[in-house]
Amino acid sequence: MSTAPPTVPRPESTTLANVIEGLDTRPETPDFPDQDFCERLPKLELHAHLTGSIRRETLGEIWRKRKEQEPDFDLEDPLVAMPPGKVDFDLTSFFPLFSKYTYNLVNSEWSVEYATKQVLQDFESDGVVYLELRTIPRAFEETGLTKEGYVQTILKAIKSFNSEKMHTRLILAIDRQNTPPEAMNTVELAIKYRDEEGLVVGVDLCGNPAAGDVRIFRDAFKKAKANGLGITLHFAEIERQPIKDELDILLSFQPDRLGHAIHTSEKVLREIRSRKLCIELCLSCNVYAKMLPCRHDNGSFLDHHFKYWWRTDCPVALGTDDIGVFLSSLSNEHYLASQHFRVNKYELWHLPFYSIDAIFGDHIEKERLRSVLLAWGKENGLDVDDDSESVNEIIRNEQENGESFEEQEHTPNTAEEVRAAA
Ligand SMILES: CNc1ncnc2c1ncn2[C@@H]1O[C@H](COP(=O)(O)O)[C@@H](O)[C@H]1O
Repeated sequence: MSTAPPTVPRPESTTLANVIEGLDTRPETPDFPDQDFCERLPKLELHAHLTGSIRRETLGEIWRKRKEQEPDFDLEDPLVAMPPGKVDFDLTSFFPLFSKYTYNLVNSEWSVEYATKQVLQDFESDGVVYLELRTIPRAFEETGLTKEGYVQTILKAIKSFNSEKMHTRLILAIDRQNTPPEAMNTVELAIKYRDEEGLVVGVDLCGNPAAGDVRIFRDAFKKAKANGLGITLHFAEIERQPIKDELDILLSFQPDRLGHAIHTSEKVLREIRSRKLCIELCLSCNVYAKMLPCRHDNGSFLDHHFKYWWRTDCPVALGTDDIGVFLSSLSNEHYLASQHFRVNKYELWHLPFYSIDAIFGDHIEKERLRSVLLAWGKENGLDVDDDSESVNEIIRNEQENGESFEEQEHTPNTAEEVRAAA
């Protein structure tokens, strides 16, 4: 069982390319988590889209119920639109799944509430202790559900779920294809329901990254900031953003967190690091939707920029994005990170612990999460304490205290080292 903080030296590189270049050769030892460890680890889910998190079976149940009530209802069976096990939806096939399919099915008070409860249940069963679910408020003319009614329905489901283990908050998202008044309306709804219930905590910008001109949302985000809402933005999801200075403009909205952050420049990386912004990373989504630049592994997990961010001072929040589409739970995302990037047990525990300050929930919630994670870490034999150093700072401190890799007892692990030792 791991008790020591990380001792293997890691590059202090400032460039994404540098880090991706060098593949890790850390040995397989009991310090590395198995799936059970990842399931039991208390996790924070900060990047999950509500309707993208609905199980295909649940969509099937809603579809069958609709069919019973309206035999002429001609929407395709969900298991045809999204065959079991299929995860390779790229960005061109991914967004129409929602506009052409999900929104024709999950469009009434009943279906929104039913689906939300299933989503909450699944996250709780996966060991999530804090969930920030995000959704674009949507009006459905065919059922008379208004945007405000949609938000109220989700809040009702969250309140009735009322889990002791998992606390849930809501982020209202602006779609990149919204108009400025629509965006402003979303921010106003967020302010109203933050004030009334305290359950809405922030705003997001999401939707097809190839569409829209983000400059039109300046006022909406200004208002969100002025009213103390948390701001998270989908950021640099594609290489060629629709307008030239999109990333600089998005950073001028003063976000607290960024989602994905894939196709950045050196200048933008430096800016994000100097602000120590929290980066929400979704490994399976980025791989299956083919969003990564291909370096070593043809755009597969080893090419993921997790490798860069988790060694910086920026908190990294692993997220599922759309578990209904990419079929990877949050515990599986932690397992994948540990498997592909040799993240040991202590370091994996440290990811949610170090992200606590980046949640949009209040101080009481942060304190609760700190005690949950500290207690769990101790119970599981990890050498944890209540500081909030980044992994980068831990390494720096170890080096300053003379605990460098060279001074540690080093077990030979490469074939060359084994030969040299013999
Ligand atoms: C690569 N991942 C992503 N990038 C950008 N936007 C995404 C997304 N995944 C989901 N959405 C946005 O969230 C909506 C579904 O959830 P809600 O109906 O709002 O709950 C999608 O329509 C899309 O606009």
